[in-house]
Amino acid sequence: MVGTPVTPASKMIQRTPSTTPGGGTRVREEDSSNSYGSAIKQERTSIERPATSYKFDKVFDPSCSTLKVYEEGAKNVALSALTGINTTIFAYGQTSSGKTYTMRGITENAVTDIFEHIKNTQERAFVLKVSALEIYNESVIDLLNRESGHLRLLDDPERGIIVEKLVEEVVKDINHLRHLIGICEGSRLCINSLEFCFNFVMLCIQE
Ligand SMILES: Nc1ncnc2c1ncn2[C@@H]1O[C@H](COP(=O)(O)OP(=O)(O)OP(=O)(O)O)[C@@H](O)[C@H]1O
Repeated sequence: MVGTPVTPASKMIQRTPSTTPGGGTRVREEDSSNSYGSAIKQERTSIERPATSYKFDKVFDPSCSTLKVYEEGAKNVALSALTGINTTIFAYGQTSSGKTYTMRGITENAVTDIFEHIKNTQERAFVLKVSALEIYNESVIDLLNRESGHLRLLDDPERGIIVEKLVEEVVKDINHLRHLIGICEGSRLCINSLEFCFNFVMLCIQE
């Protein structure tokens, strides 16, 4: 059919929306013509999901320093451990989005502030303990004691979920803690799993 004007494909698509079980709209596209004008029918489906909105406490733009992220997003969380509240700081995001970089800065700042607080609170005694583990290929590894192999998760009636035989090292001072973090960095199996090391550094502070 050389010379026959070809109707643009976009004009030949008929969309037939219908609701899917997930709440999205399934669009059935019927292309009643290929580029030669024959009557071959093509059928394609795609899922159009409804727009979802999320609420964030804070959003930092790409030019924001790690210090600012720490000060405004993590400092209070880190320091609340000193008042007996269990806290967690972790990074989640796609590959190369800056999790490791950010967690390094947050850890360094948190460690400095925690020791500063201890120094300025002479009327209380603190015991600082650190453990670090890596979860890699569904195995739990003790980063302060690689020789212990794959550790088991147990359900302790008093403490809840615990990691059996996970080493808890009592921290003497800030340099000792930095030294321990260095050991953890060197022990990890996965070069990209540094964030696990930092994410799971547990600071146990007791009066
Ligand atoms: N705020 C930042 N300023 C400058 N460089 C950064 C910043 N954040 C990340 N980078 C750089 O971007 C690269 C990727 O960052 P990073 O390794 O922290 O990402 P990731 O999310 O931990 O990646 P993966 O998921 O692969 O472990 C690194 O080279 C890091 O130095």
